[in-house]
Order: sequence, then C-alpha cells, then structure tokens
Amino acid sequence: MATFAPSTHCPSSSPYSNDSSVINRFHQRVALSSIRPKQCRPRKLSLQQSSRPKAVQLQDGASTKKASSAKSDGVVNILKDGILSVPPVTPPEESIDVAKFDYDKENSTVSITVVGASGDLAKKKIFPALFALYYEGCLPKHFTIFGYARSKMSDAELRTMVSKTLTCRIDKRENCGEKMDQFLERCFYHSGQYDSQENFLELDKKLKEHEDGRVANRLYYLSIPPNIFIDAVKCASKSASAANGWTRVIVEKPFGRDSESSAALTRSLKQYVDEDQIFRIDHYLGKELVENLSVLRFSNLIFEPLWSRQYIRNVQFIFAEDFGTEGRGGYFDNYGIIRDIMQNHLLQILALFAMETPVSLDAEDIRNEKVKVLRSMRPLQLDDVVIGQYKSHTRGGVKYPAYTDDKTVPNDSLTPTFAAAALFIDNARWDGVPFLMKAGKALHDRRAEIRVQFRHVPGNLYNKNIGTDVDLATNELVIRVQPDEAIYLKINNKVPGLGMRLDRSNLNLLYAARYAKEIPDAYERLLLDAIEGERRLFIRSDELDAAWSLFTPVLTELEKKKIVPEYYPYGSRGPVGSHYLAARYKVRWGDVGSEQ
Ligand SMILES: NC(=O)C1=CN([C@@H]2O[C@H](COP(=O)(O)OP(=O)(O)OC[C@H]3O[C@@H](n4cnc5c(N)ncnc54)[C@H](OP(=O)(O)O)[C@@H]3O)[C@@H](O)[C@H]2O)C=CC1
Ligand SMILES: O=C1O[C@H](COP(=O)(O)O)[C@@H](O)[C@H](O)[C@H]1O
Repeated sequence: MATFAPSTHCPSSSPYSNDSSVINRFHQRVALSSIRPKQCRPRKLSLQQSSRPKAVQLQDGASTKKASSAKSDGVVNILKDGILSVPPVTPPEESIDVAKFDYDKENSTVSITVVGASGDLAKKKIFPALFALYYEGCLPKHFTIFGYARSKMSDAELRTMVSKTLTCRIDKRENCGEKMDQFLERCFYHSGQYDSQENFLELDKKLKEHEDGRVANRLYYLSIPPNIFIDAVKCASKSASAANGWTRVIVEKPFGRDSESSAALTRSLKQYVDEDQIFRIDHYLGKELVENLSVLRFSNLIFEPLWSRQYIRNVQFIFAEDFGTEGRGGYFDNYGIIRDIMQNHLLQILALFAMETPVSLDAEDIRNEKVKVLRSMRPLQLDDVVIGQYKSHTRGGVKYPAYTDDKTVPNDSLTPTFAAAALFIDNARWDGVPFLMKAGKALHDRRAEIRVQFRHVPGNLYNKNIGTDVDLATNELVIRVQPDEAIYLKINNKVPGLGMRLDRSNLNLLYAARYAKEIPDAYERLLLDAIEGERRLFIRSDELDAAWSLFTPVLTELEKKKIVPEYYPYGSRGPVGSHYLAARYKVRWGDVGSEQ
C-alpha cells in the first residue's frame, strides 16, 4: 500500500495498466511541453543542419516556412553544401529569461533531497549535475536542494563540500562563480539516520519552510548502499512525502543481485511507493550516444532496413576501463562485472538496439518494446561465458595492483572483473545472430562502444582485390559511446590512382568536430527527466525482471561451481578466452587490431 501522496502530474496507479496509462501519457506530455524551459527540450525533434555558423533550426517537420521566415529576419547565407545558415543571434537578455522560466508558475516548487549526500556518487555526479542544470536554466524557479546523511555537517559545510566538486563544464563559461554562489545558497543539509522517521519528520519541517505554502513536489535521490534503500524509502514515505504535489524516488543500482532479491526489493519498495513514483536509474541510458541510437535507427532510411539477421553478422557491446575497482572493492566483490555492467548497462543498450519500432516515443511504448525483446532472449549458458580477474603487473617500473590486493576484497575471491558472453535473441529479426558482450576493469584502455558487423557482399566483384580475409572487408558500424563520442561506418573504397587497390576508410561523425557544445553528463539528463516525470530512460520493474531472468541462472552456476576466472595482467587486453568464445561463433572482436 503506497503512502506517498499521489503525483499531481501523473496518477499514482501503474502507468502501463489500462485506462490510467492514457491519462498518464496525456499528463506527461502536457507536463513536458509546459514545464521544460526551451533550451532544455531535447525531446522535441529539431534537426540542426549545421552548427558553425549557426544554422536555421527546422523544428517539428522541418518546415520551409520557418527557414524562409528566418531569411526575412535578415542575413541568411546558402553555404557551399546547400545548408541555410544565419549568423548566431543573441536575443535580448530579458527575452531569454521569459523563455527559460515560462514553466515557473509562482505557486509550485521542487525539493530535491540527496539521501547519502556525504558519499562518493553524490559528490562526483549528483551535485555537479544539479549545478549544471541550474547553470543551464533547467531547474524550476522555486527549488531547494537538501543533503541528507548521518554525517554531522552544517549547511555551510555542505556548501563547502559541494563547491569543491562544482566546475563549469567549459572553463570559459560566463558568470560561473556567480551562478555557483546562487546555486549554493539553495543547498541545505540535514543530518539524520536512514531508518529514523523522527529524523525524516525534522527534514519534512525544514522542507516545508522552504516550500513556503506552494504546491510542493519532492524528489528523493537514494545515493546510499542498497541494504538501506527500504529503510530510507519507508521513512521518507511515512514522514516526509509531499502533502499536495508529487513525490518521486530515484533508486540507484544495484537493484538486487539476482531475480529473487530484485523481486524482493521491488516488492518492499512498493509497500511505500507506487511503480510510477520509482525511477530506477541506469546512467548509461542518459549518455548522449545511447540516446542517439533510436534516432540513428528510426530517422535514417539507410539503417533500419539493414537492421536484421539478413544483413547483420553479429553485434558487439564493449565496455572497458583502464583502472581497477579502486575504492569500491567492498561493493564490487559482492557483485562482480556481470552484475555491475552487463546485466544493466550493456543489456539496456542491447535492448534499445534490437527492439522493434515502438508505437511512439512515449515511455511506455518504448519500454514495452524493450521488455519484448528481452523476453525473446535465450537465458545465458555457462558455455557462452568467459570470466577473468586482473592480477598485478609491473610496467615501466610501476607496479599495478591485483584485484585481490584491495584490502576490502578477500584474498581468495573468485569475483570476475572481466567477462565476455554470447547472447541470442530468438525472434524472427535476430534468429542466429550472435550478440557478444565484453566488459572489464583494469584493461589497456577505456571505452564503451557498439559494433555492428555486416555480412559479406554476395558475389563481390572485387573479391580478388580484397585478399584472403574477406571478413576484414565487411562493413562495420561503430557507435562509440565514450570517450570521444563518434559514429563511424567502415567502408571499402578505391585508392586513388591508375591501379585498382582497395582501401578501408571511415565515414566519420566525430562529435567534438561536429558540435561546439559540450555533451551534458548522463546524470543531468536523467535528473531533469525525473523532475519532469519523464520515465523513458528509467527501468520499469518488468524490464528488470526480464534482465535478471537472463543472467540469474548463469550467475548461480558460476558461484555454485566456484568457477575460477582466467587471470589477466592489469592493463592488458583481458583473457584470451574471450577470443575463443568469439571464434566459436565466427566472430572477431572489432576493438582488436590496428584499425579500430
Ligand atoms: N560511486 C559510484 O560511482 C556509483 C555508485 N552507485 C550506487 O550509488 C549508491 C551510492 O554510492 P556511493 O556514493 O558510492 O556510496 P557510499 O559508500 O559513498 O555511501 C553513500 C553514503 O551512505 C552512507 N553509508 C555508507 N555505508 C553505510 C552503511 N553501511 N550504513 C548506513 N549508511 C551508510 C554514508 O553516509 P553517512 O555515513 O554520512 O550516513 C555514505 O557517505 C550505491 O547504491 C551505489 O551502488 C552506482 C553507480 C556508480
Ligand atoms: O555503474 C557503474 O558505472 C561505472 C562506469 O560509468 P562511466 O559513466 O564512468 O562509464 C563503473 O566504473 C562502475 O563500476 C559501475 O558501478
């Protein structure tokens, strides 16, 4: 039984059940279009033809009317490549402010409470993301931020702590210091226990003072270890939920460690909050290139027709970090890389990659398709998994530690810090196509990418110019999520000259070269969405169940059989076993080799 007050934007019943979903979607759309300030409206389709100099923006249907009205405003140039462009125009200060705060109805407020404010994630990600949103004018006019944790701190001490982590994303941003001071004035702290209703009542009292009689909306970000999620939600729900606005809870991963514990967590949460109040965060869904995946597929004619077993040989999801579990060994040892990265981040990307076309961009339509594709997947088999653990390695006189050198990790730990897996989707579109995943810590580089390897060209006229390794000449689409965000397509072309030599080149969209603006952090996007009640990038409980169903059997088997991981040196490319696994399915990892 939920005790949080119902949301004013969304009915408290399940968002994907019968009639309420229609009402809910309607409310969400209205909420989105009415409260998000103009420059924070990524949901609205806007085709930007060129970024430097600033191009005419063609919104919602790319109407020529808009383009011609821009022309009548003054200077429009036709660039060499046929793109309409106008010099950047800065509207008068006042008009920007009106646009920014058009949602700021005087009588509503949002309070954001970071539960676990003294912790690593709060300092590293949450406060900086909130400041960036404030800097960009994306937070509502009336907002308050509270830090809540057991540590004793005054408001001033919290501000000092927060200020140390804040930077303007681009050094030369205007008025950064001034904005920072204004932001910090809106940050407060309350010290309390996570299981004390009395302490949450004190918080409630303070929140009310700041809400000052306005319609009060409250967002709780649970940035605490999972064993205290339920206590905190219970206390927030019973003692500090919004009296007349919405109350939402952002829950950080891990959402359990297998099917059973995840279902138990959801059941316990639902004693105090409804599903539509729970925002399960997977920060990879907030990354720019993951967001772009659907745009790439569904708004370009050239990709979607190729998006199936007919043209795609295999798909690879690769995550690598060039550092170990430094500082988080205690948490990590209870989870391991499969739970830490594969079951959530990589599987979420896979679902977006492989799902059928959703009915609309509505959160429930997208999440329905993701659940469908996850349910079509074959549970992972032990034979299709390779695990590894990093060992100490000395390079250039520097000794890099083994995983088990971490004081919080048992010496005999078998927890994998690397895993590779082959997954399959048993549906008409993907039958027989291997979806390979690889994730590891303490590897030779840091990257997250999707690689799509296409089939061979049948009866290729140029086979004799290609050489014996035909696989090397197939097209490959790479979506590089990080670092250096990029989308590139490997094609074959002729080397200029009188002979007939083939070359492999990249058609390359490198974000840093194409866009002057820095890419926002994933947490900014997700926090803004949670404030606005946009659930598209958050995990619904049935998605979570489907994800755990795929991985739980193999995780149980690995642990029961005490499978020993293959040891790989810190800073290496990981266990060779991952190559044997790929070779079994006639796949070569795309991130290996000179031309990646
Ligand atoms: N850090 C990261 O990079 C990431 C973290 N996460 C998840 O986010 C959440 C927060 O992570 P993180 O900030 O690293 O966590 P921390 O370990 O830093 O814990 C956050 C705060 O919770 C309190 N706390 C810690 N341990 C306990 C305990 N045993 N009992 C009661 N309170 C405790 C402490 O505050 P105090 O003592 O002041 O009460 C601490 O400052 C976790 O669920 C984590 O799994 C997810 C992705 C990445
Ligand atoms: O969720 C997690 O993600 C980080 C990697 O995130 P990124 O945005 O820096 O790529 C990972 O280090 C951590 O182990 C994991 O819990």
